[in-house]
Amino acid sequence: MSSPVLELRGVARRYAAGGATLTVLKDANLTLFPGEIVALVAPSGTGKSTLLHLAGLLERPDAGEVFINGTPAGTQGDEARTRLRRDTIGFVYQFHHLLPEFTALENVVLPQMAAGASKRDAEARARDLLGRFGLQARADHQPGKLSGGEQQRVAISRALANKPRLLLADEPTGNLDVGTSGLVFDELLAQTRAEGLAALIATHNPELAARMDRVVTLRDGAVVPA
Ligand SMILES: Nc1ncnc2c1ncn2[C@@H]1O[C@H](COP(=O)(O)OP(=O)(O)OP(=O)(O)O)[C@@H](O)[C@H]1O
Repeated sequence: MSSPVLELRGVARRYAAGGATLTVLKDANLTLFPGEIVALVAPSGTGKSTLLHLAGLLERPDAGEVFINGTPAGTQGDEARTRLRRDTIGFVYQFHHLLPEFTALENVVLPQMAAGASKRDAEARARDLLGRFGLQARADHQPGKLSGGEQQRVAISRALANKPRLLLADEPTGNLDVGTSGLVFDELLAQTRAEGLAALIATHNPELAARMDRVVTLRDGAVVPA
C-alpha cells in the first residue's frame, strides 16, 4: 500500500482569546492516501480553516505532528517548510486571491517560475490547465474581466500548476451561485482525480460533500467520520 500524502497525528491548536484559551483542535488525527478526496463538513467556528492551515503548513500545531509525504513538518525550519509547501501542496480559497494586474495565464505561470520552471514549460502547463477548465479564450484576460466562476477556475488551475500531491481547499465554491458552484466543483473533482491528487476540501454543502470519497467532521476538537 502506498504511504500517506498527509497525516495529522494528535494535532492540537489553541488560541489566546481575551485572557482565556480557546482550544479549537484537541486531538485531531487524519490520514489521506494518494488519490483520496475527503470532504470536511463541520459547523462554523469548529476549526475547519484552522485544520487546513495546519495541514498546509501555514501554522504550527501546539501539540502533535503534521506529516507531508512522510516528512514530519514540525522538525523543519521555515525555509524547508516553505519548500515542502510549494512543491507538494496546492491551495484553493473561497475568494480567488488572484493577482489583479496579471492575466489569467500569468497567474498560473508565475508560481511555476517561482518554483524554477522555464517560462516556456510554465506557459505550456498553464495553457493546458486553463484549457481543461474551458478558459482557452480567457487566458489573456485579467481577473477583473472574468466572471466569478471563471476566476475560481483560474485559481484552481494555479493551485494545480506545480503538480502538487495534495490539494487543500477552503469553501472553494462558497462564493458562487448554486448552479455555477456545482459546475466548478465537478471540474475541480475531475481535474483532482485526473492529476491523481489527494484532496481535503472544506464545504458547508452536503450535496457537494457527497460527491467525494469520504466525509469527515470535527467534534470536540477531533476529526470523526460524518
Ligand atoms: N488567529 C486566531 N486567534 C484567535 N482565535 C482564532 C484565530 N483563528 C481562529 N480563531 C477561532 O478559532 C475558532 C475556529 O476558527 P476556524 O476559522 O478554524 O473555524 P471554521 O470551522 O473554519 O469556521 P467557518 O466555517 O465560519 O469558516 C473560531 O472560534 C475562531 O474565532
